Amino acid sequence: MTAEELSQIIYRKRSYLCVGLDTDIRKIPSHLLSEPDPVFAFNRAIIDATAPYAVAYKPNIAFYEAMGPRGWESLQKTIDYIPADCFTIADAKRGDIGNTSSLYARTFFDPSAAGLNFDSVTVAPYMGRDSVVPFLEYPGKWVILLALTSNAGSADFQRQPVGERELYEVVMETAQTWATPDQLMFVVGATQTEQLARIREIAPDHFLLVPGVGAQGGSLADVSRIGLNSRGGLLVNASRSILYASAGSDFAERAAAEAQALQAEMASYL
Ligand SMILES: O=c1ccn([C@@H]2O[C@H](COP(=O)(O)O)[C@@H](O)[C@H]2O)c(=O)[nH]1
Repeated sequence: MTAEELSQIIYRKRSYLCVGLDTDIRKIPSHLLSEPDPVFAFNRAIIDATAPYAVAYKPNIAFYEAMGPRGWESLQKTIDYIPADCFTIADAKRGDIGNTSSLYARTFFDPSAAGLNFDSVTVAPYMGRDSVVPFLEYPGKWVILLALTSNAGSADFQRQPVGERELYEVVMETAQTWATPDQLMFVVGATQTEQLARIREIAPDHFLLVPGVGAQGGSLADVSRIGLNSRGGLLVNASRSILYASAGSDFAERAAAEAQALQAEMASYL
């Protein structure tokens, strides 16, 4: 999906909501456990319920890998089920020497390899340019680079001074010499709104993937006020607050209500 297409979808749906598919078999409603593939049955119901309000879906790969081959099968079925007008993110946080990164890129971007055809993958920048470039070699696919993450531990390295700047600033500036804003997004936590104005100075045109509203307590109002740009430029993720809004048979209705509330608030900022 191109940046232009993503932007059009954002304005058409009046939403920049990304639904995080962090599907934990231990948390899904018990009546689904008798399904042949409970994780896919849950995801299908969540996607059906939230698709009117969402522009993106983000399966976190850890939740599928933890289930072994069954999890991979659920992931394949889920990614194939997501509507074509939604952007897809493999939240895998990969990155290794170039030779190995090229296999990670094949895994998520080449459907003839592992059966997956994601639009984007999250990548850790720590190993530098040659660990990221293999992901950029797929036309139409995106790298979403970790910049300033939502967790407390982001202070340990990302906020450390490097000369006049902080490490996350160096990451964002340097990565822009590797790729255009049509191939590269940055992860910025919704809990990091104090740094968001600075982030928008460094990367005014890039899309930002912003996890951390909902269960982590980030403010959608603050993120939107500072982070929106002329093409939308935000994908705000919520996972647990939508997926597990109810543990009962009304889980899909409650998920839809949570997603709709976020979308309505987003529409008021666009
Ligand atoms: O900085 C980051 C980067 C990634 N995440 C991921 O986003 C979701 C958030 O889930 P919630 O349930 O909405 O808190 C999850 O997959 C994280 O691994 C993040 O939270 N922060």
